[in-house]
Amino acid sequence: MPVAMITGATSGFGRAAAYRFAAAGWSLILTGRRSERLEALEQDIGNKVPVLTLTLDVRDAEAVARAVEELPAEFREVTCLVNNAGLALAPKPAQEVDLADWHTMIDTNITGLVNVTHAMLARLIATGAGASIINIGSVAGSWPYPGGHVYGATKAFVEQFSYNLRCDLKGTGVRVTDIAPGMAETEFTLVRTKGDQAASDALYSGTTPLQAEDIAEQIFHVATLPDHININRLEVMPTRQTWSPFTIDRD
Ligand SMILES: NC(=O)C1=CN([C@@H]2O[C@H](COP(=O)(O)OP(=O)(O)OC[C@H]3O[C@@H](n4cnc5c(N)ncnc54)[C@H](OP(=O)(O)O)[C@@H]3O)[C@@H](O)[C@H]2O)C=CC1
Ligand SMILES: O=CCS(=O)(=O)O
Repeated sequence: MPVAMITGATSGFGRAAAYRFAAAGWSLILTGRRSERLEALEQDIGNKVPVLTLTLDVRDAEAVARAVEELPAEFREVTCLVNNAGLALAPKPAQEVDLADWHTMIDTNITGLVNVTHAMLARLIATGAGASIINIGSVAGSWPYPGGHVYGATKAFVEQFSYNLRCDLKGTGVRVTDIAPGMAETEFTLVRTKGDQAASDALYSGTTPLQAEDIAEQIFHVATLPDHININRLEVMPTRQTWSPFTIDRD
């Protein structure tokens, strides 16, 4: 059975993707920082498909490289890498943000994604035709909005890095896709607001956001397309989310 490696599998899209791939019989390498959640996942899915859990902070390049180097034989031939671990912080104007929050987003969404990709490239190229790297970007990478500052910029990086990877991977059979979701109800806003459950609930109330399973289905779809198809970018919004007009500062 093919192997998928999913970063940020302890919550949201990553967790839902783990269940989606498991339902199709894939072996799974599941990573995240919260070991207790990884253990719970292993208990739940591990009796259905082979599961390897790795407590890993994607920002730690050495730990990431070591974990990939030490993958057990049965998990070494990876067919799909889902670079999903990420976060937004500081939903307020740029001029009010703590610099540490910008650094955390850059370190996680850019450096972390690059760390995992670099460590996994040789493994994916060894798998060859049918392998894929699925990077989770965001609509925030293409569409500016107040309070998006560094978060949106990190997701613009994800988009361009995905395209550039495709150029270099030509001829290897390895596909690269940037999946760019819009508003989805996960722990994302709880993290973004540093634990403000009321703010998170308010954002998702009275509308119909995407659910983690909706994006998991897209991830699985992209990963299981025939070998000769590469979706470059897939932007997915809830039907009830669209864009705002330009705003004008007036006297
Ligand atoms: N929800 C949304 O509206 C949207 C989200 N996205 C993107 O989707 C991805 C998943 O987010 P979502 O599922 O919504 O949010 P969640 O907060 O529910 O999940 C985020 C996951 O990322 C992991 N993670 C965060 N930081 C690190 C780190 N340093 N090292 C390893 N793992 C880490 C978390 O695991 P742990 O804390 O255990 O380490 C968790 O499993 C992110 O990249 C996000 O930017 C994109 C568009 C829309
Ligand atoms: O990436 C997350 C979606 S949004 O909050 O930027 O719309």
